Amino acid sequence: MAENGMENGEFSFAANGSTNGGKGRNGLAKIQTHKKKGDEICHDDSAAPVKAQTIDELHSLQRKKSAPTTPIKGMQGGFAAVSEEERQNQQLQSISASLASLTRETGPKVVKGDPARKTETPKHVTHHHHHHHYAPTLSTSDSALKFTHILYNLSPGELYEQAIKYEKGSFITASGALATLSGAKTGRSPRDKRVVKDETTADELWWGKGSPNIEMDEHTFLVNRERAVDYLCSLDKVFVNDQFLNWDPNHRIKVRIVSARAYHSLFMHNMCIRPTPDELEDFGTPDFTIYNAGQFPCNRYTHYMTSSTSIDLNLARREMVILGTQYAGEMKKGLFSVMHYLMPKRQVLSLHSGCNMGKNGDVALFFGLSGTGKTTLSTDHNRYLIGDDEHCWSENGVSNIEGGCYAKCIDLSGEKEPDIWNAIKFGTVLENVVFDEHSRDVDYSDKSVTENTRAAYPIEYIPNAKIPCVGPHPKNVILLACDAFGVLPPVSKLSLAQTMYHFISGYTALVAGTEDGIKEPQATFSACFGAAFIMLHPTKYAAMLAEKMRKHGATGWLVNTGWSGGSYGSGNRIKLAYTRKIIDAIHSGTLLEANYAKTEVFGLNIPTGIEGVPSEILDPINTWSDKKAYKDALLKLGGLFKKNFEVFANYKIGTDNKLTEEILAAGPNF
Ligand SMILES: Nc1ncnc2c1ncn2[C@@H]1O[C@H](COP(=O)(O)OP(=O)(O)O)[C@@H](O)[C@H]1O
Ligand SMILES: C=C(OP(=O)(O)O)C(=O)O
Ligand SMILES: [Ca+2]
Ligand SMILES: [Mn+2]
Repeated sequence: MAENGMENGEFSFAANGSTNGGKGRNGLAKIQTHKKKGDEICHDDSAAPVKAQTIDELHSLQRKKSAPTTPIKGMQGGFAAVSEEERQNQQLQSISASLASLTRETGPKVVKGDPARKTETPKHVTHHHHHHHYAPTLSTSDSALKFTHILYNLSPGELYEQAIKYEKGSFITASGALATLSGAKTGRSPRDKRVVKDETTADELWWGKGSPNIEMDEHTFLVNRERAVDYLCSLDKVFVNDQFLNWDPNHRIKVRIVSARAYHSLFMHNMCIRPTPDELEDFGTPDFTIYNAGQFPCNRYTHYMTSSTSIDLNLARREMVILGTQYAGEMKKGLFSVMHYLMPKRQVLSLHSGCNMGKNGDVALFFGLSGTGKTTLSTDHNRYLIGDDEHCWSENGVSNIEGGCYAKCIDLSGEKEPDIWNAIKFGTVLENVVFDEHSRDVDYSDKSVTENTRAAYPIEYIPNAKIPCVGPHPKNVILLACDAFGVLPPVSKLSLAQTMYHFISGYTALVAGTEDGIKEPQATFSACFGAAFIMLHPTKYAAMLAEKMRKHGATGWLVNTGWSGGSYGSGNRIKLAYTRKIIDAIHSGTLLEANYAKTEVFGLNIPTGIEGVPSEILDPINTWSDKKAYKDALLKLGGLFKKNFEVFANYKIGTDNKLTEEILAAGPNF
């Protein structure tokens, strides 16, 4: 760790992109697109672009003038190779290629700027720089005459104006956030996710029972892609965001998000890493592109479709298509799936976890399914926030994948969660909340639209965010479970084998709303605390985690942020203030030194006392008035764990069978 100097929370990775010979300027090896010989279908921004000579001719009648939305760097030093106009043209060509039909000879032409901003037609631009080396061909199909205005990397202010002018349900709240509605879907639709199964992915990915990867073929993907692109091209404008994922400069990827709503563009502006003007200028071809045509349904008669919603991932093409859902979380978690594929290939572990760092550089990871407390507990006024949801653990330490946070807002209060409360200001997207018509004060207790109300804000809206969002190797690995049975202890210290057992199990009681269709909490097992997003078999991630935890001496903890004093319905959720005290004791190291007792059935080591927490709640049996009911619930949950783990019993984890056997023995015993 010597080269990763760390003073006063100023930890950063050294960028050594130069060691990645041949992997492109951002160090990422291109994903192989298995292009078949003689295949007419080609999508490569670096290939023959749209016929630029005809663009200006075609557009001279309709092109609307607008101020540049991206600060343009002028000629500098002796290196400036392209003029501003040329650079803008190249950018438009790249986007044009993204939006091109794959089956017609020409795609739509794109023009920069808001079509509604009707100003004089700019004077005809003559081509002084004959930098196009291809021969212009005549475009004859109708689609060649189509054009779409591109609203490229707009600022929050511009996106506010777009949303308020054109999208019903967009309002400015009293604190300055942009309130939006996500439409019929207010949570993710994991059953509508499809992944293209081709020769490569058939071998590489996790398929079958328990896997989130429901297959589709390449052709069906292209049918949906065409539908999405045609929809987007039928609009008079689309939003394009060019941004980054992963704060580790060696493993950063470039993403392009094409969407129809200002809401989606602002959401991704907040959630992905925002490029500087210089970085944007050199952006080039994205590594991955999302086509979000969420307002438009998929065709239910298309093969593999089981509803009018479809979220389709094609790793070979480096593309994702979204049809039939406007829930913005699909984009962020869709890209997370992509990272779960790309990163392990480079020996980097991708994690569905929050992450923060103490003043002394001690890093903690917070794993857990939706609603278990990753965002709430990683946002801690006494610690540096590295990120709330998606991270990578590489040889250098941890890095956030994202540039923003996505907090649940239900019952949010300024007293209990001041940092999140204060982050809900100008620039923040507030999804599906209810507010006073006149005062615009948000009622965070109102579930009329959904229980899954959300706020998406840039990470720097949290005052003690750690920028750049990277840190040293974790010291504590905290597994969060929201146990609706009320039988898991508020905190247990785990052995490495127990950590792996609970990591692979990924237990929680799913809190209503985040996944579409879930209304009541129910016990759920989701491998690696994120089965909806992992692409490889869970044991691959588990082996990597075990190896890293062992190598760096991290301690595992299981924290129940769910029920105490009875199951859901009779007990109550453990007070956030108590959970925070528990987490404080983990961070400070005092809990590591505490006295422990072992529980029956799960064999968990529970501390006998923690400062600021009533001792009697530490062993859940004390909080239940009906001891028989407690034992029944405990055995019931233990049984569910056992049943869930059966499928993993046959898998080898790591290089030998030793770890596998230890892990199997670390589960409930009765
Ligand atoms: N004891 C507790 N620990 C953590 N969160 C709690 C607790 N009690 C209630 N909550 C609430 O549960 C929710 C946790 O959600 P969140 O932090 O967004 O989870 P995640 O980021 O893992 O999806 C928040 O609304 C939080 O206020
Ligand atoms: C965005 C999500 O993340 P989380 O609920 O884990 O914060 C989600 O699951 O839709
Ligand atoms: Ca592309
Ligand atoms: Mn979260």
